[in-house]
Amino acid sequence: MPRFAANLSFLYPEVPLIERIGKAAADGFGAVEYVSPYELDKDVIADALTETGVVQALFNLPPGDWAAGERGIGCLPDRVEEFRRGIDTAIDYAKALKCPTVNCLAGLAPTGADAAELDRTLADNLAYAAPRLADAGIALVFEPINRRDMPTYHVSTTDHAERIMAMAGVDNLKIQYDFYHMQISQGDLIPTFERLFDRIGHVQVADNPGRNEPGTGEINYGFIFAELDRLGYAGWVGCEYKPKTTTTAGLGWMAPYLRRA
Ligand SMILES: O=C(O)C(O)C(=O)CO
Ligand SMILES: [Mg+2]
Repeated sequence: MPRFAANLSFLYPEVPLIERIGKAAADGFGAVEYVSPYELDKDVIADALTETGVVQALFNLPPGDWAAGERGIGCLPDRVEEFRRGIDTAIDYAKALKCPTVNCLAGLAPTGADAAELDRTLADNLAYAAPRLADAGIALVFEPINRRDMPTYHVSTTDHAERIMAMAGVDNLKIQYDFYHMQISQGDLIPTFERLFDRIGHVQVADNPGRNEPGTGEINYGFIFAELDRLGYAGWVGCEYKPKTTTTAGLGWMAPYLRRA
């Protein structure tokens, strides 16, 4: 049975991030995830998790200046020192929040950048991060993101992610498989998921077009959730979608899974 985590960077946008944790718990989510916890005091988040009884499933490594449009710094050659400092920060937060997995955003390719140098930087950064996170008991994933939403995002396909993993050559490095991005970037959702099953460390969902709730678009999530069960996916399924109306009103798609849980 899929276990759903509320992605609080997308869900419950009407209240501040810290209050979204209680809303997710009230709606039946067992876990939460979000882009970045670093703007909040980690002890305040930890208290909210304890009070509401949900667990932290995932957050990203420090992603650079999000408000200024940055979407990660993993591939940026002039940001390696910052990336490495960010690993310590992420470990600090992950320990406080008992978060089992962190996601590395590769970032947007600068105009005119040498793609091979960006690959090398990303692979080196992941090779630096993976063992340090492993020592702290934290799994590392990185996520291909479609280039319709983020036109210059450096890694947009699983083929590219596999090449980066081969270059990094480390354990404790897996792919975050976001079905929405994968539908736009390459399709063939379940055959690819099945082929890469042992190399996938986290899953996220939204429908296409629109990036709204499962069931609002072309992706057959009933089939996908059944396949996750058949294949034995035991991790969290991050609900990273834009609610069509309100989050709570749009949760009908999840009801059958809650009832049978
Ligand atoms: O799919 C996404 O957008 C993400 O999972 C994310 O963390 C950053 O944009
Ligand atoms: Mg995602």
